[in-house]
Amino acid sequence: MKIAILGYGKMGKIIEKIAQDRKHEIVLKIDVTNKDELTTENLRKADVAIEFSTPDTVLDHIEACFEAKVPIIVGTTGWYGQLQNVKNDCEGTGSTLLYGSNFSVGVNVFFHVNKILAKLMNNYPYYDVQVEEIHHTQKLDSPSGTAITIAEGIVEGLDRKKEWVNILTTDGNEGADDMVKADQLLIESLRIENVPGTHTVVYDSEVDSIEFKHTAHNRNGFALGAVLAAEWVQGKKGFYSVKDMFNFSL
Ligand SMILES: NC(=O)C1=CN([C@@H]2O[C@H](COP(=O)(O)OP(=O)(O)OC[C@H]3O[C@@H](n4cnc5c(N)ncnc54)[C@H](O)[C@@H]3O)[C@@H](O)[C@H]2O)C=CC1
Ligand SMILES: O=C(O)C1=N[C@H](C(=O)O)C[C@H](O)C1
Repeated sequence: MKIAILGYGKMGKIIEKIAQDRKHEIVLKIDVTNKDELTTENLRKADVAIEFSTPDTVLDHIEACFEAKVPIIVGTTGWYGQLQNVKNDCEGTGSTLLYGSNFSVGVNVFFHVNKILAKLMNNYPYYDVQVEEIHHTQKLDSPSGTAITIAEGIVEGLDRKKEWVNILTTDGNEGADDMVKADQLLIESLRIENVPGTHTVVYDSEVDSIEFKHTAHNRNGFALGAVLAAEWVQGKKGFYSVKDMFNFSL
């Protein structure tokens, strides 16, 4: 496959390596220094584009791919307020897009089990629940896209939580719980040097705690998942999420 990499930062560089190991060819690399090279003509050299840039850039990249009729895999987070508009554009223009807040196998297993656990916890009202995410200090968005997906899974399954709220902190955030209503789910975001991504769901009662945690040791799992998505989307039309690719049946 011929691949265009849109956003050649921490993720773009690992994606390049993994794609080449899987015998794909990188025909275009775009970052902030050569963004003028993102033309329809250049994009059409690729079978698929993989996009990991910034919340401010991603929508332009999506539009450029729709215009060029090149399928796009979107890993960038922080733009989900525009999801419905992008879906409408994708379907209206006969384009192809697959997005995911997290492409790693481990996190997608976590998403699935998280939903089952949330439903189960309806039977145990004396547990409160909260989500914690920790990322490196360069991260532009909070809460993380992954934490939002986790929180949406809990709000969907657990009747006593109606919406999520976010608090970003650098120091452990003493007293945050007091600022959150009983039917709100707190997502606590922490920023610590060099952390690739750690997500924890904690159910806490007077007598014990249940902690469900995913720790990324590096970024390779995210990058491999994005390349697998680029392979999976070949020959498909329409708007997909990474959930469609994993399609867990349990
Ligand atoms: N879905 C997933 O599995 C994962 C998603 N992410 C998300 O991917 C995004 C990128 O993450 P990183 O690679 O760690 O960030 P990074 O900061 O290392 O790289 C961002 C890249 O975007 C480029 N860029 C910035 N402005 C641009 C512009 N105007 N035009 C073209 N390129 C531009 C930069 O030059 C840089 O190459 C973030 O939103 C992050 O949350 C990160 C890891 C996994
Ligand atoms: O910015 C990151 O680094 C990551 N972003 C994604 C997110 O917002 O969930 C995925 C991963 O946790 C790393």
